[in-house]
Amino acid sequence: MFIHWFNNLSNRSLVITILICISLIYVSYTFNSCLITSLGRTFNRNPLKQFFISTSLWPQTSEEANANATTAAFNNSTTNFTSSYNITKNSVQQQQLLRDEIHKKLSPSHIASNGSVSSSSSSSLPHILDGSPKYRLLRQQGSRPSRHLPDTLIIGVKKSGTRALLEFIRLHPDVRAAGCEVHFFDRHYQKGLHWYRHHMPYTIEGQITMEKTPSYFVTKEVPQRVHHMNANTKLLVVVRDPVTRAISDYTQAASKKTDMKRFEDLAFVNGSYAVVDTNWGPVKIGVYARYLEKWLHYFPLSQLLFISGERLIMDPAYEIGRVQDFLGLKRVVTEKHFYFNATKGFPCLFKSEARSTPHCLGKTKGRNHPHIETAAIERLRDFYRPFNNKFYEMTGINFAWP
Ligand SMILES: Nc1ncnc2c1ncn2[C@@H]1O[C@H](COP(=O)(O)OS(=O)(=O)O)[C@@H](OP(=O)(O)O)[C@H]1O
Repeated sequence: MFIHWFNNLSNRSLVITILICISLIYVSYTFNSCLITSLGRTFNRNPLKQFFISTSLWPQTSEEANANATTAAFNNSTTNFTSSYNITKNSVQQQQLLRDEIHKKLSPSHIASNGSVSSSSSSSLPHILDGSPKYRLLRQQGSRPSRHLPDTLIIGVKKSGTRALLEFIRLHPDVRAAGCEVHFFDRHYQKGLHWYRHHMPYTIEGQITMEKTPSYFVTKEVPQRVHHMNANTKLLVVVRDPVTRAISDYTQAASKKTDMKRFEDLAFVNGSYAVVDTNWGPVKIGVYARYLEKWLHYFPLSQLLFISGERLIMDPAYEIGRVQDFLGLKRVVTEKHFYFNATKGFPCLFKSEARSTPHCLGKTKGRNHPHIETAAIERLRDFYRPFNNKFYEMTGINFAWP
């Protein structure tokens, strides 16, 4: 009797374990690198949470309360706006109007001159931009938002300002981007384009789909794969002085590992500054000309736009202006969207898709770098100089790195 019960129990445990494993495999296949973000979003859209919120049983932060109130207001205004709209007009016009409406929500005109955001502009933008409410009426009229493979990729370069570029350009109402790095062309290529498309955001006609994965620039198979997906893909490349970039790369790695060797010990062979270790990732990635050659086998230079990482910090509006021109977009994102945060030492946003209050990029962007010996820096500068010159020649841009 006991043995029978025990066998049943262990069979049940086995079945449960198998079920958990299958679920985990499914979840990791579906979400992979976007797992955390997706789970967060799923939780936020959880009907149970919505139920608790609507019945005031869920403890809301004041920000959430504000956001929900404004979402409701926005949904109402969208309803009014759309219902008063002549539905016999074609759907392209309707979509343009909807985009204009979203743009109004994101435009900094709601920002007071002291930089504070008026309560009427406080909105749950991710909810508006991602969820079904925004699209409900369009859908009723037979115009369905759908996921598309990206038209534009931010392919790199790692630690050059790729996150800043993505967050800045996605302020544009005609740009929709995957929130996290999808790594399709380097890590998940075998999963196929259907899998990739599933990781893209919903768009309506006229919106650009964008994705950023900085490792694409240096992964040798990627240019051909992107070309195979779509030979017209537009490519954005943020570049930064390769020496500072290497230090930034090292700083990130050191922040995850307690017993990391000094930068100087890793960047050179045999402890002297005579020979640069070109096999060390942070050094190798900075030889931009070498990687660019591979991309130019598949794409004409006119399909690539190079953005200066340094200028993106000093004058973000200028660089974003260039990006909007390159993508054929109206210049909607301007200096009015940015303010300089002296404590952080970087440009920050008055509001964005994710947050309606002034904010900077996260703590992992704009870290303090460790002190590196001047002789090591000088040696690296000498090492990179010919490669930088080649890169200037290839791109037709002098980035003036020291
Ligand atoms: N506005 C703003 N705020 C904060 N940080 C900014 C900004 N603009 C550019 N940067 C620079 O971006 C560097 C990180 O680059 P990436 O976003 O490409 O890094 S990553 O490859 O995605 O990990 C990051 O590098 P570190 O300073 O070394 O942290 C910044 O110098």
